[in-house]
Amino acid sequence: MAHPAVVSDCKMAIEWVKDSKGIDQIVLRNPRGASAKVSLQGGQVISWRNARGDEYLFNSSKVVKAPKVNRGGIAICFPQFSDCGSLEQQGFARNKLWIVDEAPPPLPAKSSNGSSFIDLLLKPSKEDLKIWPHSFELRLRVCLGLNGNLTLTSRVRNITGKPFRFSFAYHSYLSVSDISEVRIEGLETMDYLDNLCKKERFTDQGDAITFEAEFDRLYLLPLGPPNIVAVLDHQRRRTYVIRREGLSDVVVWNPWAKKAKAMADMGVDEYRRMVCVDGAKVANPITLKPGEEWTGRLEITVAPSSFNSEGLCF
Ligand SMILES: O=P(O)(O)OC[C@H]1O[C@@H](O)[C@H](O)[C@@H](O)[C@@H]1O
Repeated sequence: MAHPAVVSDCKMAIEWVKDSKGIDQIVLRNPRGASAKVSLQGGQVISWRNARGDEYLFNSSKVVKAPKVNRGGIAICFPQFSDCGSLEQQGFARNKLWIVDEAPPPLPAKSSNGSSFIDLLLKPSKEDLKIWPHSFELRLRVCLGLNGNLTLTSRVRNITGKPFRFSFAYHSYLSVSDISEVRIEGLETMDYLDNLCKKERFTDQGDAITFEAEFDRLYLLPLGPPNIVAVLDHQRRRTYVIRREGLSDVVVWNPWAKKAKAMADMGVDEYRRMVCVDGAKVANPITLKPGEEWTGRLEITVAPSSFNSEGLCF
């Protein structure tokens, strides 16, 4: 069933389904057979597949009870990132039920051109306002492009009479063949805060990031082009190319064996099949005056692993 809020190319299909907990999910498809699935629970992108049906996002096999969302996909962290504040871990947005945005304010054409997309909206409930007393509108457009690329555009608007401050992240669990086979390029020589060393600041000296132990860093990047990070998975012949706008930080995380074992929602050895690379705005949170709006955009494309990331001009 097509929803009135969805404007899509006639060759592209949009389908509504329900998950095992009865929560609505929206499946976006492009004419070549790629798909993306978005849940109203948390506004979370829970699946993103190419035309052959290969899944690009990791999802844990351990299912958790609503309103908590399953570990995996791409979750929206708002208004707090991780444990950097007094709110619940990663903020409350990812554990709330969103609605479809029937009439979103217009976005530039590049946010939807030739694509299939859905607009979601989160407004604070009375309970949310008790723990975070700021009225906001958080809009999310999830867009599946003709080439199968996935673009997430978030907008936060201050609709109170006072300024407020928030952090934001797209907590993105990418599916990989084996974490030991993964290389991340585009963060060389950048400064980072190491969450495993009390958020101490270091400068990356290495060539590219590889993994052989727990990894939890917040990379601080200058805002502005090229804003590209590449995640290379040689074994699976796949390169994720991540582009960001308005998101100056990149979080790279893998819990490794010991921490993963202590997580109730992570299957045995599943840490090997994921890496989180989050486009984020955390180190310098955003302050919005009354009536102001902030936009953060994340685009992920997937290229064959023979792809030479040098061509990306980091
Ligand atoms: O378990 P969550 O809330 O999904 O977060 C997992 C991890 O997410 C990462 O982005 C953080 O840097 C980590 O510190 C955190 O542990």
